[in-house]
Amino acid sequence: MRVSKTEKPNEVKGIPTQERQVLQQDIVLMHVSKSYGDHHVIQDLSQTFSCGQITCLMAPSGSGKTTLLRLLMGLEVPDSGSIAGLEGRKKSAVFQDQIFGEDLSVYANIRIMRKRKLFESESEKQEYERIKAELEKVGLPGCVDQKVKELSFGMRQRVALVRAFYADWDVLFLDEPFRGLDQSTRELVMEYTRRKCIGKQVLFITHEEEEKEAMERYS
Ligand SMILES: Nc1ncnc2c1ncn2[C@@H]1O[C@H](COP(=O)(O)OP(=O)(O)OP(=O)(O)O)[C@@H](O)[C@H]1O
Repeated sequence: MRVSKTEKPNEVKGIPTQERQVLQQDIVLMHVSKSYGDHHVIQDLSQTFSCGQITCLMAPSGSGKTTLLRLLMGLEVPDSGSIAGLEGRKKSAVFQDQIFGEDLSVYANIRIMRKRKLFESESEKQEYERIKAELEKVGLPGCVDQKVKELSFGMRQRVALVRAFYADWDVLFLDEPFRGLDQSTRELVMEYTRRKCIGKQVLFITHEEEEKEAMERYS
C-alpha cells in the first residue's frame, strides 16, 4: 500500500500550538493483521497517520484499503495488533457503498448527522438553508427536498460527502469519494473537499494520481 502525506501539516488557524496538541493526535497502527478465512488481507501493518494532515492511500484493488478503513472506523476488529489514537474521537466517513434512508429527503439524510442542542441558536429554517447552500457548492442545486432513491450515483456520492462534512468530526475517512463524477464536477467537488479538510485529519483512498495531488495541494 502506498501512503503519502501532505508535505507540511495542515494549518490549524487560530488554535495555539499547545492546544492543538491536546486536540489532535496521531493514529498509530502496530502490527495490525486481518484475515477473512484463509485470505490474509492485511498482514503485520505498522503505520502512523499524523494529526493535521491528509494522508492518501493508494494500492491496487483488493489489497485491503477499505478493510483498513473499516478497522479504523471500528466496524471490524483486527485479528492481532493494535490501533491507538482514535479513542473518544468523532469519526466521519464516505464509504464506497453509501447507506441512506432511501425514502427520505436529501435534507433529512444530512440533517440526521447532528443532534439539535436544547438551546440551538440556529433555527430549523436556517439549518435547512445552510444544508441547501452546501449542496449547491457541490453542484446539487434544487435537490434538497428530493428523495435519495431518485438520485443518480454521482449525485449520491456528493450527498454522501456533504453529509460526512455536516457531521461533527475530528477524523474523516474517504474511500474513493469522487468516483463516478465527470471531470468538471470532480474538480468542483475536489476543491470543496480540500477546503473542508484544512486543519483536519483525513485518510483519503484513491486510485487517481490527479486526486492525490489535488488533495495534497495547499493554498
Ligand atoms: N467481509 C468480508 N468477507 C470476506 N472477504 C472480504 C470481506 N471484506 C473484504 N473481503 C476481501 O478482502 C479483500 C480486500 O478487500 P477491500 O475491499 O479491503 O479491498 P480494496 O483495496 O479496498 O479494494 P478496491 O480498491 O477494489 O475497493 C478482497 O479480496 C475482498 O474480497
